[in-house]
Amino acid sequence: MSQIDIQTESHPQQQQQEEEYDDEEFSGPMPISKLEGNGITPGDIKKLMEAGYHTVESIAYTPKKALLQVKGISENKGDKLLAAAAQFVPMGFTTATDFHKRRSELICLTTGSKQLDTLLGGGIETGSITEVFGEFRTGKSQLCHTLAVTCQLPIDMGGGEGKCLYIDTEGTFRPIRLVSIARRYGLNEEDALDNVAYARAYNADHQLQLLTQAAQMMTESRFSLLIVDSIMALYRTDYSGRGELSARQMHVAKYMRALQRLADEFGIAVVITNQVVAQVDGGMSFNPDPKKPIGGNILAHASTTRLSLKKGRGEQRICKIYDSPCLPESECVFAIYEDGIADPREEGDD
Ligand SMILES: Nc1ncnc2c1ncn2[C@@H]1O[C@H](COP(=O)(O)OP(=O)(O)OP(=O)(O)O)[C@@H](O)[C@H]1O
Repeated sequence: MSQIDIQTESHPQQQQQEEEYDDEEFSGPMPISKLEGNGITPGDIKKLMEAGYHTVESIAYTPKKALLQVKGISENKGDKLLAAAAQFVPMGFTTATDFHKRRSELICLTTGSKQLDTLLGGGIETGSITEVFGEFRTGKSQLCHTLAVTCQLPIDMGGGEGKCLYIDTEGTFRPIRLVSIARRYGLNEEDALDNVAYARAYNADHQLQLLTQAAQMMTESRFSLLIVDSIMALYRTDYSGRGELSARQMHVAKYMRALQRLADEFGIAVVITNQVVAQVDGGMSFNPDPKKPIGGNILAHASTTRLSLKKGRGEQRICKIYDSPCLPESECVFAIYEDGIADPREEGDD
């Protein structure tokens, strides 16, 4: 697959808009230029784009306070922008039936393991944030590498028919791993690598800036997955000590909001990995699982689904649903192989 041009889910209004844009490379969210007119000038649109707003959805989902921080956007302009965006993006109530229908059409990305997909109710959900945490070598990065390839697959093979954007904060991305995973799925290796946009983040501010670039790239071609591996690593070094905790958490909250906005706006799956620390509980009671993910309540509430990974025998790993809006707290076993994440294979299996 060299060109990706298929959309996952779209709002009803958006579907109407698609006819007008069928000459474009792909039918994704509405370009912000649609808001021009009625007092909103091309200059305003340019300023908004420079600030990272590229779609009508991005305006509709942003609080007015944030829009007013864009240089040149006055209170009056902010109101006009929000009113114009609301004409295109459904922001009101819907019935549970409609919502259920939309959710049943949600695309899930395969993890490479059928058992893990089943545990997750189909795979990694698009339109939301999935956090994967665990100790070192539990397979967090390996899962990310597998998803970077499977997200490109056709929908009937468990893919999202989109590219992957990979933000690496620890320098652990290895493109060579993608080659063997692409081979497993019969994808052209060069195309599979070309379809992964990679950036190394060097500090927490840079990690946030990269999301502005990500928004721009997502308006230009179809992405189905954004990976941040790992989410808290740079915060741990950039904000050290108790005195900086509240500034750190404010930054994390802003970052998570930006991730959720991208998930909402572009219908992509967002996968973040996270580290764990020993849980301090006074040591009085028996605690079978003494490690907890870092990032505090801000990260906990912003992640829709939280998965805990643990080591098993040999290449086997255990994934447990730690928190989910609709999945029970169950677990399954998967394994890490040369060709990515898969169900555990018997010796002698292919
Ligand atoms: N080519 C490969 N074939 C099979 N298994 C591999 C291969 N490369 C890595 N692994 C396995 O993956 C494990 C490392 O997993 P991963 O890099 O995903 O860890 P992690 O959870 O991201 O840890 P960290 O926090 O240290 O980054 C290693 O223990 C190794 O067993």
